[in-house]
Amino acid sequence: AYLDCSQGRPQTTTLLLLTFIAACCPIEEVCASIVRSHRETSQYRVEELQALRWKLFSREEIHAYQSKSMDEMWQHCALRLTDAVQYVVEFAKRIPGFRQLCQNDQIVLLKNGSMEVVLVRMTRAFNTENSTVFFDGKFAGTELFKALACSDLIAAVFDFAHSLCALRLTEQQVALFSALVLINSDRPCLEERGRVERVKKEVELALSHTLHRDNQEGLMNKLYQKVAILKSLCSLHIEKLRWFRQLYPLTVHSLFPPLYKELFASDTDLPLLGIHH
Ligand SMILES: N#Cc1cc2c(cc1C(F)(C(F)(F)F)C(F)(F)F)CC[C@H]1N(C(=O)[C@H]3CC[C@H](C(=O)O)CC3)CC[C@@]21S(=O)(=O)c1ccc(F)cc1
Repeated sequence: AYLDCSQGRPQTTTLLLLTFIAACCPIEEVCASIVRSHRETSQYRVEELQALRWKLFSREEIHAYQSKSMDEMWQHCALRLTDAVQYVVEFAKRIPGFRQLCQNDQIVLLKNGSMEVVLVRMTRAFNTENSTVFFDGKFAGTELFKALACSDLIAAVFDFAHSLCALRLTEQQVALFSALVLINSDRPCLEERGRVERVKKEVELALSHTLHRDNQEGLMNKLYQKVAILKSLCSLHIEKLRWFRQLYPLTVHSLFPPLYKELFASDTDLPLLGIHH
């Protein structure tokens, strides 16, 4: 009854209650802690990536990557991806409310969202002027990844990077958008969807508060459109990985990192995600 606003004018009690809720975890606090976690758990600081943006691979170095065997290049990128995902796991654990979710839901959110956050983080390491991305210490164009034999997927990854860079997000907006991508209450197999929904609402509020402060409310629905592209990129990744695994089952089985396999190449549970209460 207290929360009943059916008369249109919220009851006095409701206002008191809402004020109390806001006071106990002010939205600025939530913003600041997510932005801090993002900075602390990024592999590279955006300043570092900016400083390196014109350090390109030589023709010989590009040729060396292109001459790798397909399974060698896939294994190389799988290692890079697994490194990046481990930082995202650390980021997730520091999002207010994430660790209070049940173990199953924490794992479901990471299984479905870690790749998406890696792709968002990649855009910080992308140079739109020459379409290159930071990889192994220098900036590389799509041609460097030819040995993967999935040029359509690579092209889609680069297109996504261009489209997200076009929004010219600040590091704070990247941090809050990453948290929103991760805390998605529509993921399949969530056990306590309502609790995830509440954490998501908090993150949404933090992002819209920041966009309002930056006078960029229009970005919110543009960001939600990006979520749809992220979802299709990740399904394309899983599809390509299944195709690769048919060609090189042993490589995936014995040479891909265990965490990579659990996140992207199996439907079993994920004991290795290392989330300890
Ligand atoms: N195995 C892999 C794989 C690995 C990666 C990506 C895509 C794939 C695929 F799967 C795909 F596309 F299917 F997803 C691909 F391409 F290989 F097929 C995109 C994110 C990249 N990435 C980054 O950009 C990091 C993110 C974190 C950031 C930070 O925290 O500061 C530093 C930069 C980590 C893994 C990495 S990568 O560097 O190996 C890479 C590989 C291909 C490519 F065209 C561009 C980059």
